[in-house]
Amino acid sequence: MDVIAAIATGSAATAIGIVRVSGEGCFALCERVFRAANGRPFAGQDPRKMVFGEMLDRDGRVIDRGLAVRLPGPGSYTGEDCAEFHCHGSPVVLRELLSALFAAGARQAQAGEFTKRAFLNGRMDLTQAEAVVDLIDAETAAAARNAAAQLDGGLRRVLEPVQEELLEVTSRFYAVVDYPDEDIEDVRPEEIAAALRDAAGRLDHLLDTCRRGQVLKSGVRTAIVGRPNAGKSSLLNALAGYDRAIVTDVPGTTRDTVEESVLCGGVLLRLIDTAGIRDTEDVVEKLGVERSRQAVASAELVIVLIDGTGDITAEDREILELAQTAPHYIVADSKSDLLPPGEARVLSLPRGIREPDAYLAVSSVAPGGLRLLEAAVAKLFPAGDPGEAGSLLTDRRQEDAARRALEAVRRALEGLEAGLTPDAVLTDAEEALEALGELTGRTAKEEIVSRIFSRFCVGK
Ligand SMILES: Nc1nc2c(c(=O)[nH]1)N(C=O)[C@@H](CNc1ccc(C(=O)N[C@@H](CCC(=O)O)C(=O)O)cc1)CN2
Ligand SMILES: Nc1nc2c(ncn2[C@@H]2O[C@H](COP(=O)(O)OP(=O)(O)OP(=O)(O)O)[C@@H](O)[C@H]2O)c(=O)[nH]1
Ligand SMILES: [Mg+2]
Repeated sequence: MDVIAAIATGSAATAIGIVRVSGEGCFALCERVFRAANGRPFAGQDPRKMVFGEMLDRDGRVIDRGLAVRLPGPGSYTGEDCAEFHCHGSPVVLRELLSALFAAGARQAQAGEFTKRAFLNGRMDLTQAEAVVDLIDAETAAAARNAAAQLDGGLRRVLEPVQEELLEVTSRFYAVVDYPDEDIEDVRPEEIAAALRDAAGRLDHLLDTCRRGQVLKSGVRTAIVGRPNAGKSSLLNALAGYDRAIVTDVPGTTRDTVEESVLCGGVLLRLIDTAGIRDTEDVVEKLGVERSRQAVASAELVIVLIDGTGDITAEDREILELAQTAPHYIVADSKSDLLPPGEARVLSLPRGIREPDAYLAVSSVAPGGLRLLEAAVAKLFPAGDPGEAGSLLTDRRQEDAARRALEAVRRALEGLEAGLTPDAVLTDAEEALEALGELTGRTAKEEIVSRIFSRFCVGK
């Protein structure tokens, strides 16, 4: 493939910046932009060993002194011949070096193209390539750990046995259907059914991880709602650890929604602080209240704050009615530091309203005032077994493909049990393989064919 080049590091001035190159013949290009201090040509540098030298611009003038490394394929990231230049991290220097590489015959790499080549060259499957993006975008240490384990093949290792079983099933059926005259061992329905059942079980187990995977990667969309002055913005600030939103003792301070991602009980919450909900004639506040309602409609978790220093009012009850429409809701009495300890309020819910997932007290100012909330959130979105890292489904595309695979396996199984002909069962098993292929990028067709022929006698 042609030679691609790109700045691999950020766009701001940094201590060190890296330009990377990949593709057949890239060492000859590097020769034109780098003069090693050891006097050896680039192609003659030791593999994977940093060498000091001068970086040259397109007119051969020195623009930096730094380190370069030659990374011969196939044992490189992309599987091709690669090289890296570690310069001083000035955006100008990096761009000059890049354009020198373009002048020497490289072209700008597209987004993700290095990793795409790694995939195309069989260095990783699609689940691993996606893990690279997840790792770079990870917002929490737990999400990074999961992505790192997926990059190490965690998800691939879960899917491989399922693919193996389905390949075995389909190739057997094919052999029998397409080559009836060959002396091939017959399809044994009980064996096939056992394999399909096992595949279904594994996929089922995998699909159980979707919710945890999505919480881990994308977090939980959470709206904080309540009457004006209940302490919503204070709670957002306390969870964020800095003064994100304006707090005053004037009811109606927050007019628009304010968003911030926070860690609460080890769970990434995408918090939306909202305008206090009340009947108002103020035009701006009215619009804000409308947005609060929208935030509830789009939230997975709603935290209803009730001012702990006052009684529960009719307005609070209306807000509870709204909140219970969300998949999860927690009710919290605020400002618990202002109350005498020990006297827990009993929440009397309006008729017909679902029990909240938790009812507790919070203080946004007292040390440890959020402990109960953190515990409730952690319980609502359990982290799962640490050994599970890397083998969770973390996005909708993956989930959708795994679900289609499972449905097809189930259909195959039903067909088999109903005594359908092999070719009917085959269609479903192949569909399952295809769906798994979308997940891993492994195309089944060729593998099926080679397996069919491996059943033939040697010399045939
Ligand atoms: N400077 C630099 N840092 C980087 C990368 C890079 O390309 N350059 N990476 C990329 O974005 C990531 C690391 N990924 C890599 C994965 C495999 C190989 C590699 O050469 N693998 C060989 C040899 C492994 C070994 O010695 O055991 C192989 O698997 O055959 C290199 C980088 C993160 N850090
Ligand atoms: N002592 C104490 N005061 C609090 C606590 N939480 C909020 N307050 C006070 O209550 C008042 C209102 O707090 P905000 O966080 O602005 O309330 P809000 O719900 O965002 O109000 P609106 O934006 O007007 O809807 C402020 O004076 C806060 O300092 C708390 O946990 N303890
Ligand atoms: Mg507010």
